[in-house]
Amino acid sequence: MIKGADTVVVATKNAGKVKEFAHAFARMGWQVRSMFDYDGMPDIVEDGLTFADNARIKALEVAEALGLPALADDSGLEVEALGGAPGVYSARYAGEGADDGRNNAKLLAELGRLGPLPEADGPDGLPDGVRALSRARFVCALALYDPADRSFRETVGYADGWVLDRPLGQGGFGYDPLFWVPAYGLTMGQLSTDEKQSISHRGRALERLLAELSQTGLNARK
Ligand SMILES: O=P(O)(O)OP(=O)(O)OP(=O)(O)OC[C@H]1O[C@@H](n2cnc3c(O)ncnc32)[C@H](O)[C@@H]1O
Ligand SMILES: [Mg+2]
Repeated sequence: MIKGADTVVVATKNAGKVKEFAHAFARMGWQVRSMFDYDGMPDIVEDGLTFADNARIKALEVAEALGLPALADDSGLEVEALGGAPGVYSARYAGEGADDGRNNAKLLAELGRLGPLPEADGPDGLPDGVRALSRARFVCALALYDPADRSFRETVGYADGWVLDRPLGQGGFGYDPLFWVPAYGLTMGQLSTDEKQSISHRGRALERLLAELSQTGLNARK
């Protein structure tokens, strides 16, 4: 993030995100540290109304606790047939402390009530017997906060796809096995980390952030 620096602090406790950021920054020779690597991290209440609000909350609290710039990611799945749910509640869709399995089960239950889309309205190329339940998109808001000059840098990335009626693949995390990516004809759970990065909401938001930083450097905008 900073010229000459080789460590990026990511304000997250999600091991799946840490893996993806570590993979992305390794290309530049940068190491990633997360909230797992420090003692005394704040207990963050993500009570923002938008992904961007929550990303700013996480970046600010961790950066201030450490006295270092911190990058935060707030992300989630917006499902068309559910009016944009689970959205900012994606991590706790099935209740506070819910794991990926319970959140995925809840998503299938909610969409199951509506039934599958007519085949003609879904994406092409689904495996035999698999049906799409709704269009959906992943959203990722990134916020990088530098406590030295109290500046925020922010970007957003999106990935469009479909929710399927069953999980396929074991890769990634969260809702990945249920999320069909038309460009690959596979779910995000079936993609390698590199492939996911190339089309994911997180990969796109990060690409934008890095492009901006390479133009202006970290401290250019206040
Ligand atoms: O807040 P931190 O500590 O970063 O970790 P978190 O898991 O709570 O992260 P969020 O608050 O941003 O909630 C995002 C949820 O949205 C889902 N999600 C986000 N990005 C995803 C991805 O790339 N693939 C699958 N699911 C994703 C997943 O369920 C996450 O738990
Ligand atoms: Mg969270």
